[in-house]
Amino acid sequence: MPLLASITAYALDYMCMPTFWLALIPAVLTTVYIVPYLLDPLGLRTFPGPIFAKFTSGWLPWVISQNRWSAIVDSLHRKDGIFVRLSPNHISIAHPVALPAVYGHSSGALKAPFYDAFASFKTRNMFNTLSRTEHTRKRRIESQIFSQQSVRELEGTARVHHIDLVSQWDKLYSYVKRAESGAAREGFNYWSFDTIGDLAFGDPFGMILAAKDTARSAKSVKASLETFSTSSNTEKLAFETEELPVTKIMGQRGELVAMLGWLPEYVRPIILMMPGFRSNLQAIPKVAGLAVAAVAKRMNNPDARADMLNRLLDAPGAITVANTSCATTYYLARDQRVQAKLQTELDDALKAVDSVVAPHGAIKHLPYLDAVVNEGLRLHSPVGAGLPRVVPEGGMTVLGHTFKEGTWVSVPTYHLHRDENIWGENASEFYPERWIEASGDQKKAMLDAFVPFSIGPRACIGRNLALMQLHIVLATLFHRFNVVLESDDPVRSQAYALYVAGHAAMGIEAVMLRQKEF
Ligand code: HEM
Repeated sequence: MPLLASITAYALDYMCMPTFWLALIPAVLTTVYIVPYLLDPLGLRTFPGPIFAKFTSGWLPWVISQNRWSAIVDSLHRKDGIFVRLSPNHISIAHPVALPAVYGHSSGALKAPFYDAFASFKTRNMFNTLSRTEHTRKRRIESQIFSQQSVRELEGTARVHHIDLVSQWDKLYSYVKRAESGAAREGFNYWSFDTIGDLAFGDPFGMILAAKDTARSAKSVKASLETFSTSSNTEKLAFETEELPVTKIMGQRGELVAMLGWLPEYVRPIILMMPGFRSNLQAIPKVAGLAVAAVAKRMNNPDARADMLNRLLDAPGAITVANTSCATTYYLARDQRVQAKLQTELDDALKAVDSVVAPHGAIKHLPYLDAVVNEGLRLHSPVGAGLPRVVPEGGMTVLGHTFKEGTWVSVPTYHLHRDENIWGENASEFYPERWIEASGDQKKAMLDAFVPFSIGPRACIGRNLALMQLHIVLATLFHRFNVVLESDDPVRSQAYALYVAGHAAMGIEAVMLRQKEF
């Protein structure tokens, strides 16, 4: 007994010395990082990749925090080939044949826990649920809403926001002559959010007309949800709301969750307590508050349109459509030849149409407009990063490599969309003609690698709506306006090209509007 007591006393004394704690650091690092690397339970050690990525899942979030996710993964594939290790358990596979294997209907791979970071509530939505059963149930209900037929019927609702957008651009042209910094980009955001707000909740946020990034959000999501559960059907819902800069907040939230998703669950709360992230953390419930306030407003209005889209509380739709329209406008501004060619096609198709907004029926099959939309989605896919899936029981074999159950795999859209082997030497150029000139095998190879909406059971359900919106907004605006870059300076153009490569916000503030001569 005295021996045990003296050992304990000695150990306690030793633990009080700084040398003990210093000695502990390598021991912890070895246990947490080196041992799993050496044991290599998933058999990934031979795959190339950045050294830190092989040891820690913190490397990818760090890259994302620098806003260089897609561009870095692209450059790694260019250097190391088809397979690149992005974290201890995650392999990126840059080849079109991996698409059906990873995302296809018969793949068996489920969404990775990366999507947990997108869940604002305990109940998951169609986008962030990992469960196949829950997803199939939700998707079956909602696929009806997004069918080609239903989307056609929404054109009238969406039209009013196109008119608002045009009237704002008209104002920009006549009063300001030059768009103020950011005005054109914000215009796309406001238009897209107003349209989705109207389609989803029967009420636009009113951002285009206010020319302001603003919407009402429930101040406390918890308190407002309690109001929902305690109110009778006939009672008006009332709770405190506040004005919020919603597009800014959505941007912050997107960046944060994309970064957190790659980290183990236990690390996320620690990161969120760090000073640089605390303000982003506050953004998460605010987005939920926005949806809550919009639904309450809708429920308080018994005359609201009887649509079903209010199920899509967390749809990632508005921001993606705004990004793509904005990016395509930038490319068209940069290349006046392409813009003029598009305008010739539009002028011809719309000459007998007496409407400010291009009717979808008149423009949906225009070959050059189609090619422009595709080219915008190719070069600036709003979802360009590889979406992670977990290899199911029994493993997965891609191009001769078998991955064990539990490995995370993804296919980087950004890289596939710029691969010279598929798109030719001018892969990084905005060249809509490629969609018209390619034939036979070449066209098939392009279509096999073109996945802006992903494929398989988790592919974008809003694809038809997004394509309709993109066609209408581009046809309407380019039939009415010429858009040019403020500066032809090659150094500045280069800077914008880099922005695109980094998937950062576009440098669209450099666009100014000149009204087209009719
Ligand atoms: C240019 C516009 C758009 C692009 C490029 C796009 C792209 C995508 C992609 C790549 C996915 C797969 C995400 C993943 O696997 O993690 C997705 C899913 C989804 N998108 Fe879109 N999207 C667009 C517009 C829209 C719109 C307008 C809506 C609805 C209003 C929408 C609603 C959804 C939903 C609900 C999902 C989840 C589907 C599921 O898991 O079954 N998207 N989108």
